[in-house]
Amino acid sequence: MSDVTVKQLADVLGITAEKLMEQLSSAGIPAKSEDDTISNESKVKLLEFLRGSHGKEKKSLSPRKKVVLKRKSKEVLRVTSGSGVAKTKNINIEVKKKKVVTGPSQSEMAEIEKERLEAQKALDDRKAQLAAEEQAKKEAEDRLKNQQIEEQQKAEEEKAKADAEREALEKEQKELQEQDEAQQKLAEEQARLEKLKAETVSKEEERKKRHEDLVNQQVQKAISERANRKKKEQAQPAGRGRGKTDRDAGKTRYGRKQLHVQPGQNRGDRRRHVSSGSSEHGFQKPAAPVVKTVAIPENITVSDLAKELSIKAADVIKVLMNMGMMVTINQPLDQDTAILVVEELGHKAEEAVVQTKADILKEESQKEVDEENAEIRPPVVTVMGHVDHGKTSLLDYIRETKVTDKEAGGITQHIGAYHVETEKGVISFIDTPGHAAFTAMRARGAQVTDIVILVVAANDGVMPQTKEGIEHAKAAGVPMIVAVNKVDLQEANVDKVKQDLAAHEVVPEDWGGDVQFIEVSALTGQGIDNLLDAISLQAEVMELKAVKDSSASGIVVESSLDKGRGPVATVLVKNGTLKKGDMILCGEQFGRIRSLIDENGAEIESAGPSIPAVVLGLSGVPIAGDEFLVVKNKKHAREAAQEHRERERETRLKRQQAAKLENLMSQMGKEAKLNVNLLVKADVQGSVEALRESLESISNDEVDVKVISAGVGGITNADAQLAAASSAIIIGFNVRADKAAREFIKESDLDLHYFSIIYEAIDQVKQSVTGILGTEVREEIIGIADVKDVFRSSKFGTIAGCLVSEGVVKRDNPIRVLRDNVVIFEGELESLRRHKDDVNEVRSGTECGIGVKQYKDVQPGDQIECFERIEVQKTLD
Ligand SMILES: Nc1nc2c(ncn2[C@@H]2O[C@H](COP(=O)(O)OP(=O)(O)OP(=O)(O)O)[C@@H](O)[C@H]2O)c(=O)[nH]1
Repeated sequence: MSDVTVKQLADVLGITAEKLMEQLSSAGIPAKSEDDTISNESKVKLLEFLRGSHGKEKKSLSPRKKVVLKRKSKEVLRVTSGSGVAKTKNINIEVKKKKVVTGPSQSEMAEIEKERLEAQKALDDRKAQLAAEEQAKKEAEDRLKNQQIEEQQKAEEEKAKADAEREALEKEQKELQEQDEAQQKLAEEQARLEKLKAETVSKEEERKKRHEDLVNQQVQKAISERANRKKKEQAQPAGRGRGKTDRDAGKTRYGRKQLHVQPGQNRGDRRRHVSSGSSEHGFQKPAAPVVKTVAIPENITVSDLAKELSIKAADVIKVLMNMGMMVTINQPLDQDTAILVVEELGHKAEEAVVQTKADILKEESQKEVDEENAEIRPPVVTVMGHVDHGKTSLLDYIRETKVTDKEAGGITQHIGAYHVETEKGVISFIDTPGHAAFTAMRARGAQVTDIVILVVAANDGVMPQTKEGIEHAKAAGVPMIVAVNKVDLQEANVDKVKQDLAAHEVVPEDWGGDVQFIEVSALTGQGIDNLLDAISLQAEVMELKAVKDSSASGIVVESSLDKGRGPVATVLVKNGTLKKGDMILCGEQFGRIRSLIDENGAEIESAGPSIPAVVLGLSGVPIAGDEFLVVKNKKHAREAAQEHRERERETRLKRQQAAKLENLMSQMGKEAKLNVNLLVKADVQGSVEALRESLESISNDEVDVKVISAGVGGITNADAQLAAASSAIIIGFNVRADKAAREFIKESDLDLHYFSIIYEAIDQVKQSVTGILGTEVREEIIGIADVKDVFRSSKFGTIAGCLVSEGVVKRDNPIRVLRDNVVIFEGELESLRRHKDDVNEVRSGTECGIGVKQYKDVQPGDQIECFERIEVQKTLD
């Protein structure tokens, strides 16, 4: 066994090092510190001592096993002899020393060995323990290290995140700054435009005044000329026949006055002197080209169009050729092309209102209606509001408690509408709450609702769909009544609802507004009667009337295909009385009413104005929002239904196209003022307001830009539906359309634009609107030639010998012939010559010969004005 330190031995023995040192010193083994080494002998000695001290039999360790140690030493002893002669002798002495050492006995040795082995084992265990501790320590260190690394990484990531956030914030601030700058730029631009506008207005006024002065001068001149002429006529000898006098005065044999031609100078009188030198002529008014207004049907042939315009078909063909179209005289032109041709020829075109077969039938049935007999009819009410605010509960409560005529045990049916009878009169409710049904009908041009009930939960206040409801009602121009619902709840806060709604321009009557706010609970029924009273009151104010005793017309509210009953349609009668057995035309469908059913499932014989009823017997399922009409003749109904089917498809496409920003251009000219509806959604309220203000300020005399709805958040399906119903363009500012909205937009082919910079959004709308304004043609006089003499030649016809007094006269430009500053002819040049050469232009101060196309009556003293037509883009200022 190797030597161990005091500490190690103490650990093996399981005692403290101090205790062991005490024992060692008691055993006489020197040990000063824990690190002193203890030899094997010392351990044995300690063992013996301990045994002794613990009263065990002292086993002597010596002599136990005798070990004899012998050491031999040799010495030489020198001895001197005594006989006269010295004689020395060396004697070798060998000294043998013997030492006996005793060792432990066999058993003791075995015991010692055993103890040694135990100690060794304990030591090994201790070593293993130490190694394990060391390993654990190492692992702990590793863990700590990893933890530190992780923390460091985390800190770095957080730093990177913070950096990114800071950058994003900076970017946002920069964008905001840019927006501010853009707004400022816009404001400056608007101020500049305002200034320009003011200047233009004053210039225009000045121009008008000048023009008026000129006209006055001309009128004065004409008056004095007429007076002179009269004087002359009176001075002429009497005796001439009246007819002769008329002829001389330039009248035709039919008594009409020949335009712009002086007596004796019409073509028939060519024999007479050509250059009388007199400036007198027979017109009193400027002869401007006659502008006709022509109604263009969907299709028109070239020859018919020419007839409408009273011109030759060849002239129409020529215009079309200039437009790049080669057509024949009998070729039909579509409406748009025909309108272009008409405008190109300087006339005005209108789309002819096409009467459909259904229109004719409607007109016929309306002829029978005597408006004088109109009676008060019940109001039709639609309920709108945010999700879970209690629309369905309200409708259910009213239906379950108020629907009368319920047969015993009868079950009210959901047929899309129902009516209730109150003390103040009947009210009809559209039983499909929400915006979808409302907008679907509006999109089809059917306005069935008279009053909108806006349900707002008193514990929740104004929510996104509440705002939508307001917008829908406003866009449709339908009055609203606010039902503040859930007032039974403790947390109900009616004032907050009022405040919120007032902020959206829905101001309660008790706050000086015009909207009735009724507190209700669809759960307990509290206030429901008040609500019904409010509806009746509103209806009374609106004076809703209809003629009861006439054939019925109305709207389809809901429709479906029933396995057993076939097509089922819930209709709401608007006018007249619908009867069982009536033949009705309903959009693309028609049929005789086989059965008429009310909301209680009971068969009825008839339904009057504002009363809903289920109709069975139609040829197919009509669309909600379709108008229905009672017709007398089945054949007519079938034909009208067929025509409707074809037209419906076209109309749908047209309406979708019309709402596109790029297509707005084509709407121009068809309406007195173009309406551009926009639906704006943005990421923050600030942008919403900025966009709304800036976009609406684009409006001018010709274009009305209206933001029909604006709000914060993504573009929803409801937004898209509202846009479709109002033909609005959707503007998304830093927001996107959700999936349902995207699908609807795609399906309905709506116009959607995304922007992230306000200025760009404004700019694009502005550009489109400016584009819509189109161009205007301005005329510029480029030269004036004074007619000095007139020659007639068989080869060249009538040639005016002229001196160009101003500018330049060009061969290919249009001209006007002026006599005493009055236009007497507008046309083209036939020829322009200098001496004997044909030339393209003649400048001021130069003489030339001018032949005017199709006009032979040019006279000396006339002026030939050469002008240019320039197309100028109209701008918003
Ligand atoms: N306390 C209380 N709860 C009501 C009242 N009206 C409706 N509720 C509850 O409000 C929840 C929503 O009501 P609905 O009628 O389904 O609301 P909604 O507006 O039709 O909801 P959607 O159909 O999802 O648009 C239901 O749990 C009703 O029981 C009311 O006046 N008072």
